[in-house]
Order: sequence, then structure tokens, then C-alpha cells
Amino acid sequence: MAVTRFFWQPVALASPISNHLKSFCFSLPKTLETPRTKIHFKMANSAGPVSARGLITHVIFDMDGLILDTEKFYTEVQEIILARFNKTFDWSLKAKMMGKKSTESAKIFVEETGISDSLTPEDFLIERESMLQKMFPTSELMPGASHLIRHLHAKGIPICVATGSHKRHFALKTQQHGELFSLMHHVVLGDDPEVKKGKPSPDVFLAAANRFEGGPINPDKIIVFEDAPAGVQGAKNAGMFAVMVPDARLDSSLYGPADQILNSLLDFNPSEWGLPPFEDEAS
Ligand SMILES: O=P(O)(O)OC[C@H](O)CO
Ligand SMILES: [Mg+2]
Repeated sequence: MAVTRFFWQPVALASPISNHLKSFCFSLPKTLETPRTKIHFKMANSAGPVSARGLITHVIFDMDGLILDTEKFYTEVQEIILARFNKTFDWSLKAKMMGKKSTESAKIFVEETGISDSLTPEDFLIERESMLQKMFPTSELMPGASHLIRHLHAKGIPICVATGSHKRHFALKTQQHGELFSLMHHVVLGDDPEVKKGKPSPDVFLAAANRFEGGPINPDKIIVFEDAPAGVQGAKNAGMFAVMVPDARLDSSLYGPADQILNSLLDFNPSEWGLPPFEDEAS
């Protein structure tokens, strides 16, 4: 299916999206794209998200790298471990690991780096665990996360979390953020029995849609916020809309089938999706 990319300066977003599509129907070469300074919209076809956005009723949030600034901890410990093998950790490998269940990303790590003869996925997980356990309780929020979550909750929009993180890590990461996470209707974890496979499988998102009041909620009424390529693909595999907030170091060729790509959650405009508008400025 042909994919057309439309994008424009964030300052233009105050007007209805349909007007912008009429006014800004052009695309630029990839080399001119600057992901941290522009907002991107990808349209699968002309009858796609523009009309459907008005029907969004439920929101699913990823956690690591989206609500919480925890991806940096994984990066740091993986760099430390690879240095022992005189190897470096790069963002092409990071992109393959992020968002996945720990057992799945551990296998990718040892195989892609060619160290599987020296370090099994199980030993890798044991080695990084003591470092991660010290780091996770210091987790901080990503920009705009608290503002958006509090806004949607205050307006009565059902929200939840769908993460690849397992129960023990979830508890450590959210230690300082219990009140914010209590606003979620539910949380689906990577070690949930219903999540047979991690992202990009749709399992975690379909389980999340099932557990809302009145669920299962029709996937085309749901937006998923994600930072990882596997998460975006998982949301699309579940038939949902995907708003991607990628790290600036992630290559734009890996944005995949995201319906919207934002520099930060601070750039999200709820009105574009038929959600209640903000009444104040994000802090
Ligand atoms: O991004 P999440 O919340 O699905 O978490 C996945 C892993 O725990 C970290 O990449
Ligand atoms: Mg994530």
C-alpha cells in the first residue's frame, strides 16, 4: 500500500487537521526531515486516520521510554556489558531490543553481538539485574507524560498501560510514581499470562483493550502511545492507532507504520483525535 507522508511546522497545528491536509499536500525528501523539530503524520490512505481520529475513546500508554525515562538505564548497562567483550552498543541494536520482553531482548542481545558462545541470554539477564535494580527506583517521568495522563483522566477518558516490563521491574520503576500510575484503569505487564508473545505481537494491546470497562473495546477507537518500533508495529497489528514518540537517536527509517510521530508528548494535541482539548499549558 502506498504511504504518503505529510508534515508541517508544529505552530500550524491549532487549525483542524483536514484544512492542513488541503494546504500542505507535499512531501520532502527523507534527508530534509528533522525528527526533533517537526511533527510528522503518516497516512496509509486518503480515507484513513483523518476521519477515524474523531472516534477515539480509549488510550493505551507504553511505559519504558514513553511515560518513564528508563530506556537510558538499559542502554547504560548494555554498554557496560559489551565493553567487557571489547564491543560497542549502538542504536541499531537498541532499536531491535526496546519494547520487548526481557527474555526476548536478551536473546537478541547475545546473538546480534556475536557473544552467545560466551554469554547465554539467561546469564546476560543475571549480569544486568543488579545494576538495573539500583537504577530503576530513580526513574523520572518523560516530558509531558504527567500532564497528558492527568488531563485524560480528569476528562474521564479510560487510560491504561501496556508494557513489556515484568511485574518486579514495574514495581521498581514506578516506586516514586504510584499516584500517577493509580490513574490508570489497569496495567498489562509483559509477564501477564494473556501476553503469550511480546511486542510486535499484538497480545499486550489486545489484553489491554479487553480489560477496559465494557471491553473488548473496538481497536479503531484506541490510540497507543509508543516509543519503540516493536511497540508501534504491535499496536498496528492489534488494529489500533499508533502515536510514536521516538528517541532522537532512533533512525527515522525505523518509525514504521506509526500514524503520527511526535518529538515529545508535549506536542500531542488531543483535539486532533476527538479527545477533550487541554485547558492549560503543559509544564
Ligand atoms: O517499553 P515498554 O514499557 O514496553 O518496556 C519494554 C522493556 O522493558 C524495555 O525496553
Ligand atoms: Mg517503550
